[in-house]
Amino acid sequence: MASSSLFQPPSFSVRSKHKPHFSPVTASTVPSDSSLANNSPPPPPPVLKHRRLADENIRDEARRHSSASPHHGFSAKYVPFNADPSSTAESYSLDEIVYRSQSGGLLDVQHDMDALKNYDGHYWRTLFDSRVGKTTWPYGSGVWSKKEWVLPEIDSDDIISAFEGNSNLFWAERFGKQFLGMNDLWVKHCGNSHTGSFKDLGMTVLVSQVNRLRKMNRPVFGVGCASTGDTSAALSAYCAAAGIPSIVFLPANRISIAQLVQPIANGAFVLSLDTDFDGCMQLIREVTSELPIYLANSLNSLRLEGQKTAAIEILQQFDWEVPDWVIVPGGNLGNIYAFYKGFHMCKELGLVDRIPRLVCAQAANANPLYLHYKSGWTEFKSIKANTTFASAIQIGDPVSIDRAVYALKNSNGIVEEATEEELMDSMAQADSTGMFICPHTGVALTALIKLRNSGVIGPTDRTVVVSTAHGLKFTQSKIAYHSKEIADMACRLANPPVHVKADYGSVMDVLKKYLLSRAPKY
Ligand SMILES: Cc1ncc(COP(=O)(O)O)c(C=O)c1O
Ligand SMILES: N[C@@H](CCOP(=O)(O)O)C(=O)O
Repeated sequence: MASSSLFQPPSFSVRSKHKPHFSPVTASTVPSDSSLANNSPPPPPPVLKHRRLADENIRDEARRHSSASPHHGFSAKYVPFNADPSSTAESYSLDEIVYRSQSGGLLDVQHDMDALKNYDGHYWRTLFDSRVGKTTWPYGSGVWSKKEWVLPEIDSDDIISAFEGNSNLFWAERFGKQFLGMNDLWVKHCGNSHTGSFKDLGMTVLVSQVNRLRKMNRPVFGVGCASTGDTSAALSAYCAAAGIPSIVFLPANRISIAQLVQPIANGAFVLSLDTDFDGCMQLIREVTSELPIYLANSLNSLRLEGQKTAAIEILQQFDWEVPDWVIVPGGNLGNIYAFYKGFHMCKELGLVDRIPRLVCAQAANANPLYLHYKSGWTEFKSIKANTTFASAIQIGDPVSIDRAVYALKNSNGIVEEATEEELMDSMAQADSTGMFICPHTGVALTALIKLRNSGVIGPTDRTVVVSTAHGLKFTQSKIAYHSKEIADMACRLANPPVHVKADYGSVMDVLKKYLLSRAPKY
């Protein structure tokens, strides 16, 4: 990527250490076997006020509560994805190391829905709401606050969490009003997270399960992934927190510097490979079938159990009202299915009465799903993905293609695409209204703009754009844009710094000119 002499080189700052404070909501809010037995919905969970013992940490405290409360009876297992339940007996414990079904297809985590249905929608809404904003282990996490729907059987003691999730839902007031004539537009900032992307949501689940497997003496020496930069950042951080070796395969010179430094800093074993993401993915699949390395990409359906909580969180943030549209940028295509699954579970378990329409947005330079959609879902063809500023979705052979098609067909969904100029302009436009988004969110915003301009999305439709990574990971592309250094791109919203002589007269001259051009029109 180009850099500019107009801009100062980046500098590093150190964040102060977060000190947790300890407060209510305990493991006793988890349903118990006795309340299941009489099959009547339990009363809303109590929010207990208590103090943690002076010599206890939050894990100890959770341990004390869990040994006092009986097992709740919820469970989950792997089953072949989208298989007819009556025609297959194939299933695997989550404690097995398996990524594919016997026929080579994808797997899915299937929850015991009958057990979950012993509790009504009101119960689940109240339980989830009672856990937000607390530091009780592990429910202070936006993912583990939904533990019964994620990994119900894991011991809280095995969980590796950075209290991820609970990301802000930003009301895009000015962007919506000024550019789209919309008043109910929201951006779910999943990139405001521990490692700066939505991958944390899935990785806390995967690494927690690995932690459990290692305690059970299963042969997992390390955890590996192929990555365009965000999966590797999340994997290396969670593994480092757990003391588990991580191995990452990165396509050389195809990810941002900020993303490259994350696994390096977290102590991962980083292989920079002269291939693209699809080549790295192929290699990690081969390697993990030979060596005791657990596969951390979203081919592993455990990841999606964490990622689906972002959908549940959106409903929760709207006080359990369902938005009309949710727009998600797509690459390897696990996340669009995770959103579908989260929304669908909420409907099936009575928390809401419908699901939103989903839109998957792709870069035109890496658009195999878009082409498939445009062909009327006829035979899928993988492609060679071209370079895109949305580098984390430069993927031509997505592993979760079947999951994505399923999610879109079952949500009356749409697929859109964005050219390089469109995605960069959308990103700059959003930034000019106070956001600082990544190019992938620029892809999603372009989809919104197109669907709004064609009238598919109406002015009062409640719409959520999922922002998948923090803009600070992609400063190189923003600098290139604002320096107008991108070949064949007008960069029409560029806002480069003005170099001025350091004297009073020169500074006054440029300021007066600027202020006149910005004078309010009363
Ligand atoms: C920032 C960012 N946005 C979007 C995506 C797409 O997610 P998925 O691969 O689940 O489609 C990825 C990764 O692929 C990503 O890193
Ligand atoms: N954008 C991803 C690509 C891999 O996706 P995954 O969800 O299958 O791990 C990345 O950041 O590596």
